[in-house]
Amino acid sequence: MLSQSSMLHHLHPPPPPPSPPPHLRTLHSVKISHRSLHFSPPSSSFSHRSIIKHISKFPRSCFCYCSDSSTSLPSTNDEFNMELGRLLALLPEEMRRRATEHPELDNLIEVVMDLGRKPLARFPSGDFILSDHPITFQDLEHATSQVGDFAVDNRAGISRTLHRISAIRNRKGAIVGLTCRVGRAISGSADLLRDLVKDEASILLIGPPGVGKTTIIREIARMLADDYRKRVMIVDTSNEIGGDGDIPHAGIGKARRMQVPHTDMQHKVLIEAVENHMPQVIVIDEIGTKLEAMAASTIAQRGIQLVATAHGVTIENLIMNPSLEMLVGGVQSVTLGDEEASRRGGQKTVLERKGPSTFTCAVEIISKAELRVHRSLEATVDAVLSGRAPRFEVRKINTWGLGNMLTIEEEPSIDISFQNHDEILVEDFLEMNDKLVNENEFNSKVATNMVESTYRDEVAIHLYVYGIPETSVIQGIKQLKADDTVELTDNISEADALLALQSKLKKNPRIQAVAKSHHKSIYVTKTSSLVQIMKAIRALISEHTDGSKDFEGEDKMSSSEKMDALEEARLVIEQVVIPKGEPVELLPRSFHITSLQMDLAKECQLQSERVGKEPNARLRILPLHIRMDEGRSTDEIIDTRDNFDENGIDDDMNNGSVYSVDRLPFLPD
Ligand SMILES: Nc1ncnc2c1ncn2[C@@H]1O[C@H](COP(=O)(O)OP(=O)(O)OP(=O)(O)O)[C@@H](O)[C@H]1O
Repeated sequence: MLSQSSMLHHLHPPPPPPSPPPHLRTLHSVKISHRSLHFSPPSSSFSHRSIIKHISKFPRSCFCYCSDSSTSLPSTNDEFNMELGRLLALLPEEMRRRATEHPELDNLIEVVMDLGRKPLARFPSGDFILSDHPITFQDLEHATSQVGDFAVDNRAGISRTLHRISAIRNRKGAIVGLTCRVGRAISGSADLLRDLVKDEASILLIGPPGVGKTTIIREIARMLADDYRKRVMIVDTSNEIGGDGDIPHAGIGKARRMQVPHTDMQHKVLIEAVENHMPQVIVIDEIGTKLEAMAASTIAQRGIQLVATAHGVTIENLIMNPSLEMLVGGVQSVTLGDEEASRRGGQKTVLERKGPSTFTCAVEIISKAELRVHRSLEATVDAVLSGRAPRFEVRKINTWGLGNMLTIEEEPSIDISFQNHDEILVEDFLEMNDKLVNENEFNSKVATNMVESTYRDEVAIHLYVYGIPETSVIQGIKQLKADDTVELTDNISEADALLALQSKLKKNPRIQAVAKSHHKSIYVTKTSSLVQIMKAIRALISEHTDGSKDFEGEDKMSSSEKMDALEEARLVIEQVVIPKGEPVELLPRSFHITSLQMDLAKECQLQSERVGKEPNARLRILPLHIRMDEGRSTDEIIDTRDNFDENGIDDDMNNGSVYSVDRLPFLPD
């Protein structure tokens, strides 16, 4: 960070001294002079809000930094409040007042101003209307006159701040909308990744827009330059990492920054950075095109530590993105030999990673407080391509906030164990979970859990995910706009339902047992594809909404019916079909239940078919030597497994409605 005294800059001509507002006048320690604003009030009575409110009214030329080292606040807060004031200065008076009065002002994310519409402030808790008067051309002009030039990417900044102003234009090029993003340098925001950064790993950060990628990457650049004394070069495509203006923001520490004249030239600047400035580390925000991915890969081959971001939710998204797949090593389709194909159940082609990945590890940013760390990106890609769940660590912070000290905790043991290690027992996991809550009531984790459970009361369904990357499920929930209806939980005992990968679940009788004893509904998918996950979530919501009144009772009933049906099938298979080689028809059951019985037969390498019509539809299990339709007219056969698509959906049924997702067959031990 720059020293505070060096940050005091005087601008000419000096503005008339603004008179402090009454609430600041009462604080004897606030000193306002022609050239600078000094404040050193006692921390207990200090109000950031009142300072920001006042500062945002100052003429632009009056901005300065507090040079009084005796200030009782951390300098980062003072600096941030000054910078936030400069963003709020873009707004008309009424909007500014409403924004500064908002209780979450410190966490303001963006201000949105669209011509003819009411302006909005975006906070973590949601949108807030800043004025009842629609935005006019004058409002937009007032704002744009105070920012730098808009580049071809329609982004501009405010000099020496980290804010990003993005414009929306009409067909003639006039600005008709603005998104004013608040940028912050948050010290400690990359501490969860310090070990990787220190180990000189090349890191790819993936996350959806606004999740905090730039904030983390900026702090990584500072950490590498200041704490680990590396020669760091930032290729700053939209001046978002180092801020607007030619002198970079203090938030990047000693890291150097190269501006990019045109977004199309990012890849050229990347190569130039390596050839001209001898960097040990290159930091780059938003790799988005094939050319940029190629440049990044060239740099990695030259042994330079690379830290970069890309849009996406999961690594799977990058694998599927033809422009960016190179970052993860590329994907190729390989044709198998006959022997290998039959070993893999007849599959003729498989997808494989083409070569080494550009990055050593990857981090999926789930939220500002939670990261998924894939220590070996290559292992993750290999796992995804072969349909296995990848290994990752979940890293969370307990509390977060602007410039506050962050309490950081790693809890790989819990999440890793449950997502990836079948050998860790469900009971162990439940015990661990309970222990965490009981262990220490002063532990901030308890506070986090309490907050979580407050939220939980508001959502309808709590879902426990097993064997499927949670990030994909979160993406599915988001795409279905079901954030308010479905929430993931780490605690199986408080879940309403389980969503699991079939292959994983079948290998884990313990989790089946736990689910059974807790009377949980289980939704099973055959792969982790988004399509299947979304089908499962739809089915979950549909069933839960329809049956929520008597959910528990119904569930218990259907659970015992399932058990009976499966027990019946098991006895028939063990005592008649296999030893005597005779086909047997089971009792009439619902479509759902016969699906479970079918699965059981399949587990025993036996074929089965549905016969009869509702309400007499039933399953017929065949011994090995009898073909499926032998001895009966085809009309009699209602459906067989072959009539189902790869999701287990009955092609003829309800256009794949709630039955599109297999329910768990409770296999006998
Ligand atoms: N740890 C944090 N605590 C509080 N606010 C944060 C934190 N991290 C980021 N923010 C705020 O969230 C907003 C979005 O952050 P940022 O610009 O880093 O996201 P991003 O993922 O890079 O977004 P985009 O992809 O749109 O560029 C900003 O207002 C930023 O100041």
